[in-house]
Amino acid sequence: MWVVNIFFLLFLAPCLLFVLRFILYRTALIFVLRIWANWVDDRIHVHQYIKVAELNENGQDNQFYRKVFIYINSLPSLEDSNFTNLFSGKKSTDIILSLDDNQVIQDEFLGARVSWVNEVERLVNGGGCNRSFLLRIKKKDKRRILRPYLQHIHTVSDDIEQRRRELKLFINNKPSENPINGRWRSVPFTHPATLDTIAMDVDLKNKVKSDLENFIKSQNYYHKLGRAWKRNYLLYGPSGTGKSSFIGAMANYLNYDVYDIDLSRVSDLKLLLLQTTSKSLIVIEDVDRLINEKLTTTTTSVLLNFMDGIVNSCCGDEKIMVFTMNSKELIDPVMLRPGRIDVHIHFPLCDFNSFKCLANSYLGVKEHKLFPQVEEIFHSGATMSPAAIGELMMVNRSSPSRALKSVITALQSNGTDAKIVGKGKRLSDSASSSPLPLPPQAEEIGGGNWKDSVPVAKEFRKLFLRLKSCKSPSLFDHDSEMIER
Ligand SMILES: Nc1ncnc2c1ncn2[C@@H]1O[C@H](COP(=O)(O)OP(=O)(O)OP(=O)(O)O)[C@@H](O)[C@H]1O
Ligand SMILES: [Mg+2]
Repeated sequence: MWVVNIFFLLFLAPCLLFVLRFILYRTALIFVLRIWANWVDDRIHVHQYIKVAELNENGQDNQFYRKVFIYINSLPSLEDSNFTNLFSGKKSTDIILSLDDNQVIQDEFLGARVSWVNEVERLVNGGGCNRSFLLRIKKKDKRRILRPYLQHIHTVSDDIEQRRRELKLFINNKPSENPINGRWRSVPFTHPATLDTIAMDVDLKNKVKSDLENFIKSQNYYHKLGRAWKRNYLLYGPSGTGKSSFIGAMANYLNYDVYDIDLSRVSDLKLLLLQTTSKSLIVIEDVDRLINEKLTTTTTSVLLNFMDGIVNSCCGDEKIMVFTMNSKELIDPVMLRPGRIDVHIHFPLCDFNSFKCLANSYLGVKEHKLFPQVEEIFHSGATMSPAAIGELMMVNRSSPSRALKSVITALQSNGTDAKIVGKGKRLSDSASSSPLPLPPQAEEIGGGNWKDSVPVAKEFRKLFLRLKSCKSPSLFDHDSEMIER
C-alpha cells in the first residue's frame, strides 16, 4: 500500500509544481518574485556606481555615452523595462525601442548582473537637462568584469553602427580636379547584388563567406603576427561572369565602403590610397587591360607596397583589396605571389547548376520540363556567360518556357558568340542608382583612355606582363575555383 502512495505522490508532485508555475506565470507573480529576489540580493551586496555623462567637463560630447546609448537600446531586456519609447526608424516599417528617462534596465555579463539607469536631471534655471547613464555593479564583480564589459559595449555598439551606416562608393577624381574636389568623390552605394543573387558553386560561395567572416574577426590575430589587417582577392574569369557584381555582393555582405580606383585618373596612387578608410573594399578592375598601358614606376611600387601592407598600415586597416581580370595568363607571378593575392576566385562561364540558379532568380523557376534538355546541352560542352543567359531570361521573363527555349537556341546555335553578349560593366557603372556628379569627361570611366592621363613607365608593364620564360607555377594554373594562400 505504501508503495502505491509513493508512486501517487511522485506523480502528484510534478503536476502540482506545473500548475503552480502556470499560475505564477499567468498572474505575473513570478515576475514579482524575481523582483523581490533581486531586491534581497541587492541588499546583501555592496554596489559601486559608474556614471557615463553625455558631456565631458569641457562641455563636449562624450563618445562613450553614445556607445552606451546604442548598446542599452539594443538589449533584449529593454522589452522588460517598465517604460520604453517607440520611434520609427529610417525605413517606415522600422520600429525602434528606446529606454525612457530615469528607467532602469538589467544586463548580464559573464554571469554577473548589472543595471543601468538612464538618468535625466532637469535644470531649474533656463531649462535643459543633464543626461547620463549610471552603471550599478556589485563590488565583488567589478574587478572581474568591468574592463571586459566596457570593451564588450564598445564592440557591440561599433557593430551596430557599422550595420546601420549608409555605404558609400568612392571614385577617384582626375588629378586636375584634385585641388578643388579632393582626391575622392562619393555617392551612396546601392548595388543590389548580394551573395545570394550571384550564381556560383554553393561550396565556393560558402568558402568565400567563411573566409570573409574569418577576416573581419581576425584583428588580434593579424596584429599578433605583425601583419597589416588586410586581405587581397583576385577575381578572374571571362567577361559577364559576375566579377563586378560579386564585388558589390561582398561590399553588401561586409557592410564596407567601396573605393573603385580608375588607374587612368591617378597621378599619385600613394596619396589616394592613404585617403581610404578602414572597413573598405579597394577595387582595381580589369588589371589585364593594363598590360598594354603604361603606368609610372611609382604607381607600380605603391600598388605592390599596398598589397604587401606597407602603405596600408599607415592609414588604418581592415581593408580588402580586390583585383579583377579576364585571365591570369598574362600576369606576372610576382604580382600573384602569396601575401600579395591571398585568395584567387575563378568565375567560369555558366554550367547547368549556375543556369538553374539564374532560372530561379530571373524566372522564379526551380524545375521545368525543359531542364533535362538544357542539362544535356551544357553536358555537350556548350556554354554562355551568366550575363548573356540572364539577359535572355530577363527579356522573356513573362514566359519561362519561351525564356528557356531562347536559351536553348542560343546555346545550340551560337554558344561561343553568345559568350560576348552581355558584357559586364565596371562596378561604379551600376553600383549606385544615383547619377554620379561627374564632369563631362567622366564618360571615360570604364572606357580607360589611359594614354591621355597616365604617365609612361615600363616597369608596371614588366611587372604585369607575364614573360613567356616565367610561366606561373602550376598552383596558379590550378583549375580549382578558389585558391587560398
Ligand atoms: N554569376 C552570376 N550570377 C548572377 N548574375 C550574373 C552572374 N554573372 C553575371 N551576371 C549578371 O550579368 C551582368 C554582368 O555581370 P558583371 O558585370 O558582374 O560581369 P563581369 O564578370 O564583371 O564582366 P567584365 O569582365 O566584362 O567586367 C550583371 O548584371 C549581373 O547581374
Ligand atoms: Mg566587371
